[in-house]
Amino acid sequence: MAEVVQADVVIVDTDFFRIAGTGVFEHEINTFVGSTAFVFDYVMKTGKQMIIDNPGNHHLCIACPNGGNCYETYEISAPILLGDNAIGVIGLACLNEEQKAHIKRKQTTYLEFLKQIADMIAAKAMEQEEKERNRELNNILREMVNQVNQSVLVMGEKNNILMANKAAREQLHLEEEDMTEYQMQIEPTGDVMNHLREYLLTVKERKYTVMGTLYDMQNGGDAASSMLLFSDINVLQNQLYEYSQKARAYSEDSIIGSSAITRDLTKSIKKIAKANTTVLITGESGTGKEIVAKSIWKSSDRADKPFVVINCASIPDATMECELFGYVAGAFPGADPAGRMGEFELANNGIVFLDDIGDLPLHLQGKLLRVLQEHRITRVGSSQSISVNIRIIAASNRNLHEMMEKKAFRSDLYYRLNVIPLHVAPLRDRKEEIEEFVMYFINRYCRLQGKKFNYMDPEVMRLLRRYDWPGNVRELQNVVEFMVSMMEDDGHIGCSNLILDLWSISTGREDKYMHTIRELEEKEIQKALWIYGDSTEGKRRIAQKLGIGIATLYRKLDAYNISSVNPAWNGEQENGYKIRL
Ligand SMILES: Nc1ncnc2c1ncn2[C@@H]1O[C@H](COP(=O)(O)OP(=O)(O)OP(=O)(O)O)[C@@H](O)[C@H]1O
Repeated sequence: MAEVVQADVVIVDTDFFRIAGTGVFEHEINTFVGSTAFVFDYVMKTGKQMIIDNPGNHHLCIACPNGGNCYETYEISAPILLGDNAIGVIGLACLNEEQKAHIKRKQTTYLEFLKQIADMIAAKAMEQEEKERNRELNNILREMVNQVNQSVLVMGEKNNILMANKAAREQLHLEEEDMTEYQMQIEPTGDVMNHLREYLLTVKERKYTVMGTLYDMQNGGDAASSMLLFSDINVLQNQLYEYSQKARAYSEDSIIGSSAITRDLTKSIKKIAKANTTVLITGESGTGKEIVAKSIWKSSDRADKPFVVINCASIPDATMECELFGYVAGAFPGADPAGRMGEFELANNGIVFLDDIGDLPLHLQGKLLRVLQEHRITRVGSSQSISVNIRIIAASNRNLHEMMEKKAFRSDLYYRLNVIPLHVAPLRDRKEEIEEFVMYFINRYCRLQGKKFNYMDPEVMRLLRRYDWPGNVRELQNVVEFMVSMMEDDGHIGCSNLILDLWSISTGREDKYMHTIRELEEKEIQKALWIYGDSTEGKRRIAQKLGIGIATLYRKLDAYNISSVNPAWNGEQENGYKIRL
């Protein structure tokens, strides 16, 4: 520029450091010139161009130490403006009369020229600032991306990896050092589920199925062409499974019962748990088939993997295929546009418990058979089949043999399921377990309802044992839940706490368990003594509880020859059970 204009050029920044200079100013680059830069200061503050015809004698030069003795003969300067702010000043300085005459002659042209150069510098500065800001943003972004759990891949135009965060590197087994040399192929499989698209990633001849979102970054500048946010399909399946399990209701999972039948069953469970084969559990409704299936899962090698329960009787035929196999976005009109993962996929690597398998529609029986044979499923609306690693445990309270004869159940599926048959006996065939169950459920419901159990009339247990329990353990559980709900604060359970139905069924036909009023009275007094004690205060409370006066109570104690608490009440009674926690 200096050569073109035949004068020296100088540039200062806002701190009055000379950042560029030619001729005599060249040796003073990067030095502070604030003590003599009065004109530049003025230009910087006003944002206006300035022509100084008489340097040293101009009124701006009065305070300058070189005032009256300036070596410059002529000077024009222009602000370098970034928006409204001056970020520096550029000036042309003449050092002799010849230069002065030359510049003066084309003053307007040089002023315009200076302005354009100032604009150019400003544009460059802006660009630089932008780049620095971008670099900073990039660093922050990189830092953030490394912190997130989701995998992030940034790809270049030639499918080269520009960046992969820690999660992505771990998932795709990439080394950080040489990662950028890898080529990555990203192919959509066409399936969209749970708002995510499925992709097949190929890197270093390894293939990964992932679900995620691919963003086009063509306009993002630099070399980045796309960014993929993804999760490995197995990780996603686990997350969705965990999520769906949170909503599942409370369920007890240890097997109670010490009868020979149940002991044999638990032995068989231990034996077959580790095998990877299909199990078919038969037994009446409410006998505990689901608890058996859970117990197999807990003792199996898949204990830390999903256990997904599908009740074939409770899912409508029309939606069952979608429930089991999932569906992709756009699979059918009216479907959730996000698509949804099915239970078989959620259970991947774990166990699927197909309860009430007899209710599985025929067309799905064929598809289930395929899952068992090929270990592959096809999502509804998808054109690809995907591999799943699941163990199936099925259960039925229906007679599958009869169903096969009537062609309502496929025999090939039956034999495929029935590799290990287990039978859960009805409660009436293991009545010796009733007391155990009663105590177990009393404990459970007292805990749940925040109550304290104290005592149960022996008659109650006798009735429970005599009943046939068509609804099996589930029915018994409900009866006990009701008894605990009806229990008063004194923690006493009597026949009045029983569900009426049970009471009438058990007592309607016999009078074997009838008592005389006298017997009942004596028993109630014995019981009350045991509950409240035989102190004076205890007796006062007994009289109150039995609804008699204290004198009457003493008279009756005398009549029945009862003087204190009978320790025998703590054990089994002659005709029934005494239960205490
Ligand atoms: N041996 C057992 N130990 C503890 N609880 C049990 C036992 N058997 C059954 N139960 C309880 O009884 C209830 C019914 O059991 P479960 O649901 O396993 O029966 P099921 O045979 O699968 O019934 P369905 O055929 O109607 O599905 C459950 O709440 C379960 O916790």
